[in-house]
Amino acid sequence: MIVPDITNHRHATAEVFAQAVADRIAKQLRLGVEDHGAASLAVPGGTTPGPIFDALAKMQLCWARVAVTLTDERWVPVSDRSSNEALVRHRLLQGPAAEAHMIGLYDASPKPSLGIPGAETALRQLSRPLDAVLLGMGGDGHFASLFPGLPDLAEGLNPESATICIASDAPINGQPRLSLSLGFLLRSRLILLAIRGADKLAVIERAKTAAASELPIAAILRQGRVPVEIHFTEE
Ligand SMILES: O=C1O[C@H](COP(=O)(O)O)[C@@H](O)[C@H](O)[C@H]1O
Repeated sequence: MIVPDITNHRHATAEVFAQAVADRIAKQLRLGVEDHGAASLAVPGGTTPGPIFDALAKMQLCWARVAVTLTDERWVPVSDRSSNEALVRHRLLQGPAAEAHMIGLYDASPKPSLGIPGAETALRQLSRPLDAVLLGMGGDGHFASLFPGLPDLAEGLNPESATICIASDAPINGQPRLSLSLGFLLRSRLILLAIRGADKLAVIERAKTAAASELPIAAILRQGRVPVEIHFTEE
């Protein structure tokens, strides 16, 4: 069995955590532009990434050669405060990073399953593999919008699947969702898992032995293809 390359990075404060993750992403993007002339990044929504985006947006790099997409989207208009794309546009695509190219997942389709063709067409603009994937994690072990109990969770967590997007037309945690699949996320050079709070660290520990159907993050910890950096702060 391939032992996954997982490194743990504990940070003393929320500020140090945000800066460290932003620095790591910036390093990866610079490498991508230097090596391939372009770089691509997938980022989450939720409550964790905002300060990371604030720090990353200030960094000097060739943002015009960087494409930013989402690991998942709540199926609401970008004008909605719960939109992940809105979070990225308001907190990351600012300052120097305003030059980056945003590839959103949401379109005007009435439900996410009907939005899959448009999202997959948009995602083809990305330079592949992704240079960096930033993931958050919910207290239930979900990442992106791959939640326990999701009808298509097995397909979404199948690393061999060619499926790119997984839709949940039924609301999960408040909204219908569109998520990138594990198979798509593993076509990347680095995964950064950014988690805050001791409760989430306990979920990571449980996920080392739990089934991915119970704690989807287990699928990230068990894959052996992409290096994973777990960045953690208690705050
Ligand atoms: O709903 C979502 O939740 C996860 C985790 O969010 P956090 O607030 O606990 O960091 C997030 O990664 C995902 O993108 C988002 O849609």
